[in-house]
Amino acid sequence: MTADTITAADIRINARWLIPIEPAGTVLEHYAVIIQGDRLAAVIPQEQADRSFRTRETVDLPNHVVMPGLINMHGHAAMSLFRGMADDLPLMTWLNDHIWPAEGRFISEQFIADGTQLAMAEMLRTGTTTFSDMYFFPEIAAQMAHDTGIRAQVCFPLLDFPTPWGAGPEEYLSKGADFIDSWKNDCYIMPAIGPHAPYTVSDGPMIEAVRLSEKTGAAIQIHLHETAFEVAEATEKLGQRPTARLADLGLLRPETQCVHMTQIDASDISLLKQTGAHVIHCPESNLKLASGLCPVQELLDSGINVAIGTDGAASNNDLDLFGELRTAAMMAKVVANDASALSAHKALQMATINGARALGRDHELGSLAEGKLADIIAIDLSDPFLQPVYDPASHLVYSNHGRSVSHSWINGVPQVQDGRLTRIDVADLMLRVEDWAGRIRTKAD
Ligand SMILES: CSC[C@H]1O[C@@H](n2cnc3c(O)ncnc32)[C@H](O)[C@@H]1O
Ligand SMILES: [Zn+2]
Repeated sequence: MTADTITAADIRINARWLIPIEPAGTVLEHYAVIIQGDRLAAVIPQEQADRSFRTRETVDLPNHVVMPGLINMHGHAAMSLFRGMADDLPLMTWLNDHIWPAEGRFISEQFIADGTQLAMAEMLRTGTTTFSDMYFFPEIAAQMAHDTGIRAQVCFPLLDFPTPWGAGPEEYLSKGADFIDSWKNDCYIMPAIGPHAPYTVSDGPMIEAVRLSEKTGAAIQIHLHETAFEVAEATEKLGQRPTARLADLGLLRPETQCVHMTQIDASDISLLKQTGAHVIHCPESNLKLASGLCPVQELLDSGINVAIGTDGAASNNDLDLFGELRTAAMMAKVVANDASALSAHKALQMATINGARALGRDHELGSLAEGKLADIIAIDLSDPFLQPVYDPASHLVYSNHGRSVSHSWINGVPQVQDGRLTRIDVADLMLRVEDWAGRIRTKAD
């Protein structure tokens, strides 16, 4: 009998349950996750870890599920400062009469810094370790995410009209190209291109967005088929459904993420399939704005990658991706008229490996396996509202909400410990949030 070689590593996490996401549907018990630097050195049974690793820190999680960090694939982070400001309205009234005027009045570099930090605090506390952002002053959002150590795809905005970040498409594209260049090698930030929607971006800038994506490899994220009005208006004015127009412009590609995708028919599904574009499902925003329903199970059955996002806190009104999964799973069953649609494990895949796939990063994110990046969360199941436990995956989707998240690590760095944020000064943040709320309430800037 030969003695095992003992390897030194940084952190050992002992998990009661471990859901690695891949292989699909797996729940492991009494496993250990070993972190060395920013990567996973091993995911092995605890007895094997005893024989093989010595770590400088051990975290015992005897009532917890450990899984990969969640990936929130669509949002407008700084809109957290507009949470609850304009409710119970349909999309175009909400945008035209409330949100766009407020953005015109309040958006500044400081608004983006404070609003993005508020969003990051909420997302970290509820299990998100990677988020996608599409908003103004992306260089500020990127800096905030980088400084906190949270992974983010940051899409620079592209629209036909002026906003606080630019005078029009030419300026957005030129600042956007510089933005991509500045952040393309960062270990936390994935700079990307954010043409807002088919109804706010004309053909010329859409084509330029595609050229920039081809040149840099940056992803494109766009709101698409959000409402019946959008599809009907485009069909009437342009004689084409929005998906068909974007396909003709070359914008639907494996680097493209189509957000919302309600009101879709067989021709839309076929274009998504042919082009390899991804769908980002935002069920709560779609419900709250009464935008429509995305046929998630049909898309998955067609082989299309579907990830999940919350959208901004002004149309949701929270950034809790576990809550979003619950809504997604419930809604998918009604839409498919099939209670087996979007099972708990499939929903968890949507918030992890499918998000990683949409980012083109599934080789290093979205599941727990040796060599992948150490983006990990733990959920404490010891609360009475999560007892008894027959199937931890069921609890994560159907009974849990994000506040049961007790720990998270991103790149091997602790971000949440025993439910507390380690890298955001919440008390100081709350003072700045209250200051913004005062100004927004009185509409004085
Ligand atoms: C180009 S910056 C982002 C822009 O999008 C607005 N927005 C927020 N939520 C939605 C949504 O659900 N559909 C369309 N546009 C949305 C946001 O207020 C910014 O102006
Ligand atoms: Zn959105």
